[in-house]
Amino acid sequence: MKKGSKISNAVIKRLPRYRRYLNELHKKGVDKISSRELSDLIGYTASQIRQDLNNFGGFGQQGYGYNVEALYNEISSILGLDKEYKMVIVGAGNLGQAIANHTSYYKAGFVVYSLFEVNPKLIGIKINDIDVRDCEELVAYIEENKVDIGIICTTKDAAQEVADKMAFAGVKGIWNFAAVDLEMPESVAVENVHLSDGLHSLAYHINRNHHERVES
Ligand SMILES: NC(=O)c1ccc[n+]([C@@H]2O[C@H](COP(=O)([O-])OP(=O)(O)OC[C@H]3O[C@@H](n4cnc5c(N)ncnc54)[C@H](O)[C@@H]3O)[C@@H](O)[C@H]2O)c1
Repeated sequence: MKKGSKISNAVIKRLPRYRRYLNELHKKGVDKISSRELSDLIGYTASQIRQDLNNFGGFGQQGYGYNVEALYNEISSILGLDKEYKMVIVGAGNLGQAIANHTSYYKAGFVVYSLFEVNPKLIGIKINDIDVRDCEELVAYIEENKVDIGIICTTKDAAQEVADKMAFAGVKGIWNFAAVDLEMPESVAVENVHLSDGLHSLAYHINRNHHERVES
């Protein structure tokens, strides 16, 4: 990628999908692929793919296509997936525990160092061998361990206060699962997750197919 150039957020959002498909192709021993072949696999148009991947320069060649491994490595590096990230989870209820138990993040370099709670019944237990600590210790723990990412799995009403503590202590990013719009300084990146968004667009597609069948 050219130094200093900024990639749009819409392109960034598509990069993990490109990376996933390129990884599968690499595992199957595929060395090169054209934008048309990628389009058949991924579902974006060939011109969209060419436009997106032009951001990274040098990987697509006329009549050759894309070098699968080089493009995979470049996208990984742009996404910052060639490093390790220290994470903490605040809120060790259903969701916090599910995330702590989900081991594939670890393989990808996202390591959960600790969970934090206010519920005395949960403080002191281990989830997937990771300690659940008292939330009172959150700020000191983040500072001491130079934690990069805070994951918010608390109830909605506690989320902003927890996010403020995380930001004060120096996290670079927050992965927020609570249904609240966090107010954060620009120095802290926030990614909100709403699982129901996927379900709602699924409902749309089910109904659209149904309407199309009825009309035809
Ligand atoms: N984004 C999504 O797609 C999605 C999906 C499911 C749940 N959620 C949300 O995620 C959150 C967690 O869901 P859940 O099912 O795990 O709930 P849960 O009630 O099982 O767990 C929440 C935990 O947060 C703890 N907590 C509350 N305030 C705290 C604080 N200040 N510091 C530390 N811990 C605190 C509680 O003691 C509890 O253990 C909720 O806000 C829920 O609405 C989001």
